[in-house]
Amino acid sequence: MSTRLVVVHPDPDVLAEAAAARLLTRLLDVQSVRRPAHVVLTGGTVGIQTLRAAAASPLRAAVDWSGVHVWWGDERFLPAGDADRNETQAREALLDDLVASSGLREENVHAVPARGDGPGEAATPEDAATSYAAELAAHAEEDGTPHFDVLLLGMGPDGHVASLFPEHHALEAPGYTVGVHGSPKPPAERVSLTFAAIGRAEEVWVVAAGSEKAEQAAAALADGPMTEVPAVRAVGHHRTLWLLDAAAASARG
Ligand SMILES: O=C(O)[C@H](O)[C@@H](O)[C@H](O)[C@H](O)COP(=O)(O)O
Repeated sequence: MSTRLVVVHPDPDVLAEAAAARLLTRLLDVQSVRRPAHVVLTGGTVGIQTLRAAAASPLRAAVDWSGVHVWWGDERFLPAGDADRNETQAREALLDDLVASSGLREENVHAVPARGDGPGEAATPEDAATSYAAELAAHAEEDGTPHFDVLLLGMGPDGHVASLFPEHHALEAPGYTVGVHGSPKPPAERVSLTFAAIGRAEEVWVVAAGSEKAEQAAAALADGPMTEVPAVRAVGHHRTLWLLDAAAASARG
């Protein structure tokens, strides 16, 4: 039985700091009982701000980064190194420093293949999704995905999480990854974990800030229709956390 908690912080900066501290502590807790730990990152404003806060936290030195694997819940299907890729922004915010000075292993940073024709790249979002699914399976402890200890998700003002948008065919995609076209949030082409993959995470954390998220956060927490507010399907199999700032929580009954 999955439990759900909602935690409200006063503003986006405190939210990001609190999410970062919670993330680092979660990794410490996991590493007390199990190795390796698998964390799934998100793109978006708060998602990246959380990584920057983790980079600046004294707590980061307590994590054994050599035993951490990093994944992404979604990726914008762009050339390698593009500033808009979630991977690029996560590397700049935290990962490159962890690799350089804290023992995170480059081979344990599992980026979604970039658009291109070079080694490890893909010509289409579907090809990238297929390759990413194979990478997940190669590190699976059970049934096709690693044991995701914590999976972070931002939420858009339309209630999307990862690259799973309202009324989009990807909402019901089979398997664990999906190529996305026609994203209403640029860029149009993306790669995403499916809700089947997201639901395999032990803990799912939805991190959202801003009044523009309030209506859909309230709708998701009221268990609204998934086609209209996909975030309602962002559920971990053990625990789901909604980490909000006061503005994003302002429409809750
Ligand atoms: O690739 C992306 O854009 C993200 O993965 C996306 O799911 C993001 O987390 C939300 O759109 C929230 O983004 P903001 O926090 O910037 O509103």
